[in-house]
Amino acid sequence: MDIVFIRELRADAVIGVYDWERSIRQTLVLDLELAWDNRPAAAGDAIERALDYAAVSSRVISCIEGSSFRLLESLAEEVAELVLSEFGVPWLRLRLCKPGAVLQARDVGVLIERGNRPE
Ligand SMILES: Nc1nc2c(c(=O)[nH]1)N=C([C@H](O)[C@@H](O)CO)CN2
Repeated sequence: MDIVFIRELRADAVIGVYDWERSIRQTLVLDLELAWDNRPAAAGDAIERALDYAAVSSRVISCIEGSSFRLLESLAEEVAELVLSEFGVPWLRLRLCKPGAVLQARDVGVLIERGNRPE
C-alpha cells in the first residue's frame, strides 16, 4: 500500500462546546494519510491516475470552513466520510488538531482511521 499525505492543512471553523466558541472561528490543523496505489500514476506520469492532494485539500478546506460542529469527533467523521466517498480512497488516517485549546498542551485533538487498509 502506498500513501498520499497532506500535512498541517489549516482551515477555520465554528467549533467548540462552549457558548463563547459558537460566535468565533478557530483555526484547525489537519494531517491526512490516504491509502492509494501510486504505481499507475507513476507508470503513466499521469495526474488522472494519481490521488490529487491539491483537489483533496481544497475539498477538505471547503468542508471544514462550512461546518459548525461542537465536537472535533463529529467534524473528523464528516471529513473522513467525504474523502472516502468522493475520492475513492479505501483507507485513511486523519489527525484533527485544535491548537491552543488547552493552554498547557502544545496540541490536542483526535486521531481516527477509517475504511479498509489494503495490504
Ligand atoms: N474529546 C473532545 N474533548 C473536548 C472537545 C472536543 O471537541 N473533543 N472540545 C472542547 C472544547 O470545545 C474546548 O476545545 C474549548 O477550549 C473540550 N473538550
